[in-house]
Amino acid sequence: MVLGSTGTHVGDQVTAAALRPLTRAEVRSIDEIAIGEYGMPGICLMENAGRGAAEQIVAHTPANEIAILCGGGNNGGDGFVIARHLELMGRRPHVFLLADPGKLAGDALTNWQIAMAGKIACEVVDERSLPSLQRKLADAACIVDAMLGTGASGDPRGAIALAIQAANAAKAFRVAIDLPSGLDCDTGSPGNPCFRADLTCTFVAEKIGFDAAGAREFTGTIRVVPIGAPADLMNRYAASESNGG
Ligand SMILES: NC(=O)C1=CN([C@@H]2O[C@H](COP(=O)(O)OP(=O)(O)OC[C@H]3O[C@@H](n4cnc5c(N)ncnc54)[C@H](O)[C@@H]3O)[C@@H](O)[C@H]2O)[C@@H](O)CC1
Ligand SMILES: [K+]
Repeated sequence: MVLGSTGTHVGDQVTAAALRPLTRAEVRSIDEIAIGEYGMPGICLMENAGRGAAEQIVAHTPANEIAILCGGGNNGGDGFVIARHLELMGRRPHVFLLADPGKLAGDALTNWQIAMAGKIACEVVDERSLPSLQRKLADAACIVDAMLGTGASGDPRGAIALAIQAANAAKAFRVAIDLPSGLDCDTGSPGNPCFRADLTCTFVAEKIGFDAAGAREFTGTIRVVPIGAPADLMNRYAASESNGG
């Protein structure tokens, strides 16, 4: 049964297009079930997520130079995949890692290592290089927020908070990956600070908080990007009511 469709979906997964907005817990459990029950390697999900988001970025902006702000979790891992695909699509991505590369793990670490081996322009931002990042973002044509996704808690902290402020002050076309960093995806409440996107490429389904009053000021246009989870799994959610998070 189709419970909700905004007409903003992409991809050829019929059931993904029919999915109602999901809570943070639901969308995270789809990732976990795809990996645990269906045997999909998490890195396949990340590859689909990153490539789909790169396709959306290219469809929405002609910008050539694209700054990709990456955090230390899997949202950052998506950012490394996006950079690789943007380069293949003829754009010039530049990754700024706002975390200690020594603390990357799992699929994010693998994709960071692939980016390094592939000589994608990447730099690690620390306190000393933050002013230089702020200057570079002021000149960027497109800024991608792959800092915080569904694993974030509380207001953005440290270098990520400063990068969000610098990105919001820039004239660039801004793209959020999965959700704008700082936005609570269940309530739609913006944290302090909160990335202000022109486009949000969100994975699997819209997040329930995107419908809250004022949330669209931070998400901008929303595009749902499938991550390749089996239709059988998606159907279980399409036919169920929200579990309330
Ligand atoms: N296999 C999967 O589970 C998939 C996950 N995907 C991506 O992974 C994301 C979730 O990844 P994670 O669970 O690793 O979590 P996130 O990457 O959303 O956040 C965790 C990272 O942020 C830091 N952090 C948390 N709260 C913070 C705050 N308030 N200020 C500053 N830093 C903070 C943590 O120390 C950690 O480094 C999704 O939103 C999606 O983008 C996609 O790649 C699709 C597949
Ligand atoms: K994000």
